[in-house]
Amino acid sequence: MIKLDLSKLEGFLPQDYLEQRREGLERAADMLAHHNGPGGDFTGWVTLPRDYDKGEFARIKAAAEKIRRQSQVLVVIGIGGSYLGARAVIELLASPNYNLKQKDTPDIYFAGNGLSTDALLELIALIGERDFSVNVISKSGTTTEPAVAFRIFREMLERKYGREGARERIYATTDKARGVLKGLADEEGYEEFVVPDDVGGRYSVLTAVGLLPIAAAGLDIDGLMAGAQRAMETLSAPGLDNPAWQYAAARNALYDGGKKVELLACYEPSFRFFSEWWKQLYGESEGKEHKGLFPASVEFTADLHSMGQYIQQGERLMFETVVKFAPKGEFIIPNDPANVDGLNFLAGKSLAFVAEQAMRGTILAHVDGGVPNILLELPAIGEDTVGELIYFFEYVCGLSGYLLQVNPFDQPGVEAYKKNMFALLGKPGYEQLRESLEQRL
Ligand SMILES: O=P(O)(O)OC[C@H]1O[C@](O)(CO)[C@@H](O)[C@@H]1O
Repeated sequence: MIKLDLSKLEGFLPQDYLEQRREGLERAADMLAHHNGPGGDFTGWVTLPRDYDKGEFARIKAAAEKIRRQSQVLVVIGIGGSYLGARAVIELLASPNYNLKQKDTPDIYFAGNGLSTDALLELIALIGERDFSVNVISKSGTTTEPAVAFRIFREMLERKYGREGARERIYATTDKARGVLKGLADEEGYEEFVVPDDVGGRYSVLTAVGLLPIAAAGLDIDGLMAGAQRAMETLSAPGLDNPAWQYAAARNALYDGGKKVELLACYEPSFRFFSEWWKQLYGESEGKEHKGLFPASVEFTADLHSMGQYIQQGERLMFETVVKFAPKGEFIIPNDPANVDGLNFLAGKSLAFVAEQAMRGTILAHVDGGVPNILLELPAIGEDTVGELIYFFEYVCGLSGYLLQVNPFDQPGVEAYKKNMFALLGKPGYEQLRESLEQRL
């Protein structure tokens, strides 16, 4: 289980900050449990690790198996919550170098998460002549970036395999009833997976949205769900000793005390995309009504040699949440009889020991510099641990949004850029807006 260490908040928060938030936390947990708070229609994720659709889960495994049989490459098309969870888990569990490894599972490339021509052309070249399948993921089915990418890759598949053959290689994950993608999938007869109505994009990694690509990468999705279920059972128990309550209260109190940025730090390079997933989760959930912690991330120790300066001595507007995993293996630093580099004081010690001291030293340095620190300690990276961490962050996010008195399950602010983009692209219905925007540009 995740071990939460709040000892390095001492001196930064009033003694009774947790007690002060007891009622708010009770209300928040109650709203999550009964799905009756703001955005309650989108809290299906709360019990998802137990109540997920077992029939679809079996179909996900079968589809992953078929993808592995048929294709050397899987192109996963999606953006935001329809992309980040799968990438986060694949990189964390199977490595950011997954595609470079010798394996009997397909290379996995992510597309439709931007509008870069260069990236698209590079991806097409990387696929080359290899057999590929596509998993297009969009809850709304109308998001521009994945829709454009899907048009391109669908056309490529149809050219290569014919319309029938393409049908055998396209997997559509979308709403069960609505949207353009749903219509297209029905019409073409693609295999379909559902983003449940009551699960928003950024909370959807443990649905087919994340699970199909994760399973295609050969990872154990049963283990992932088991870890999440364990977290669900532990965190649903109300009380101030609940680590999710404690973490949510601490970040809320730090925010109220003037810390406006939460910096998620980890010593594992494979955690990079997990941080990206976390940033969307918290950014879209809390950042509204001119409120909310700004979620940022750093990779240590690398970023101690770039962002470390700012963290130590820049504006005092942040606190850190450090995620620490136990190492999976061991590496012992060798002895050098000549000791030319003067490093023999480390000989015989493990690299993990060095990393541990770097972390301990950094936490104290940052605390001394005015950056409160929260430590989350986890066992070695594995499906079970990652499932647990996903659920932990989701649950804390729900509690935090309610403590902040916002709806943690909507994202109205994202529409502003979309409207402008549609107008500038000449989408029918946006003529007037287009005129006024063009005048300002
Ligand atoms: O799955 P969809 O509907 O394409 O949405 C993708 C992403 O776009 C947003 O709706 C807005 O950026 C996110 O919340 C979501 O994760």
